[in-house]
Amino acid sequence: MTEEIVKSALSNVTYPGFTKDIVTFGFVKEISVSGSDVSVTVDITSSAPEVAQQITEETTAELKRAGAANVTVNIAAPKMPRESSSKGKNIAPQVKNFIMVSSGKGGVGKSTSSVNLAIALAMQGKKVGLLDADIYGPNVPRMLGVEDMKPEIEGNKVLPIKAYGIEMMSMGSLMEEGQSLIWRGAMIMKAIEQFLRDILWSELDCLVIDMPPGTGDAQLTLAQSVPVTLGVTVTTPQTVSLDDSRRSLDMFKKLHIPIGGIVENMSGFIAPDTGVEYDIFGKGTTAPLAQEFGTHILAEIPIEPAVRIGGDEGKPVTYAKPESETAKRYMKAAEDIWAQIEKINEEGGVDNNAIQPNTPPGVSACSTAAAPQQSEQSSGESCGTGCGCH
Ligand SMILES: Nc1ncnc2c1ncn2[C@@H]1O[C@H](COP(=O)(O)OP(=O)(O)OP(=O)(O)O)[C@@H](O)[C@H]1O
Repeated sequence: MTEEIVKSALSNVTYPGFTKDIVTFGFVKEISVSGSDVSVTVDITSSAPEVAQQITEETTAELKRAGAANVTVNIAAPKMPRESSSKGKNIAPQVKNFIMVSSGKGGVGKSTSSVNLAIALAMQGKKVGLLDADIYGPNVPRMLGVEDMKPEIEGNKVLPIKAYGIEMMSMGSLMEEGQSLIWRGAMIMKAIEQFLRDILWSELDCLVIDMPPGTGDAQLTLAQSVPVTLGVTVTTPQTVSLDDSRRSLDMFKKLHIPIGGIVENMSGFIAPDTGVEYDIFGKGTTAPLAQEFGTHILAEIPIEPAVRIGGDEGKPVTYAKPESETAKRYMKAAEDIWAQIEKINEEGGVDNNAIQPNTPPGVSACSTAAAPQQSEQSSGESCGTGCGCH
């Protein structure tokens, strides 16, 4: 046996849930060969015992097939994520943590960031779901290369689609391509609830939720339906974008959602030929905004053609080009996000009780409640909306 033979045998061991092998991922840390005895150390990112077991079994089998007599596999794995300690209403109890990714306006790279953060978290060993709640422009299926895939139905529930080690569901996967939907507020609220209740998500460490741009019914419904562990805002560096992002951060505050930080996207441009970084929309302009809300910048993501190409071709940059600057920055942001989630759960978790609607079940809140009409009240007539406030 030689180190080369060992490496070649290990390159047949696929990392569970992914298509790449443990050598390509860089997980093989030590190889020692003594005659026909082989010992290897594999440093994995998952804390799940079944992942360690599968890698041990496949590594042993491949090395024996290559001629090793005795095989020792040492697995180094992170500790298990702690249980969520969040309280309040949760209509998707099999999900431990929820990460709401929002932006003040469209086109700033919210879906790109949601996809890459979800994949980065999965590459770091978490069981991750990605909900594309951007019902107006559901781009996530294309970004994951599964735009032609229709989900399987089980009973009256829908199975999420699997790609790049994560589970995903999107309105784009449920309707015909190119179709547009015209949504009323009540329909948006129903859709968000169904995404959480009627999709057969596995037991997930976290669900990353790509929200529609802005602050509206979808955000409020999500926050009332599940305890959102962390909010992430995506912005571009221009002042006009920052103004909108302030609203997004203010929404987190109003909904009692801990602010995890800001992704400053399209922050400078890295020329693909020279690697030189140029300032296009500005760069580093987000820091004062972060400070204002007591948070920090999770990542400055440059404009990189590989990001756009990755999105269009369904090969997210974090997975397809892990050596790129953008991939490294998303990986670092994911580590930061996870450290914050662990800390939040250590300190008692989040609670969405304070933001529950105060109208009786089945009755929608009424915008005229603040100014009830005297005549209606005295005559006992309602405003006709069935709101319960009059
Ligand atoms: N850092 C980047 N470098 C190059 N292209 C990028 C970058 N970030 C995003 N893009 C591209 O910009 C376009 C818009 O990004 P994306 O769809 O993620 O924005 P969004 O905020 O989710 O938009 P919307 O909410 O309107 O759907 C996509 O084509 C995407 O590939």
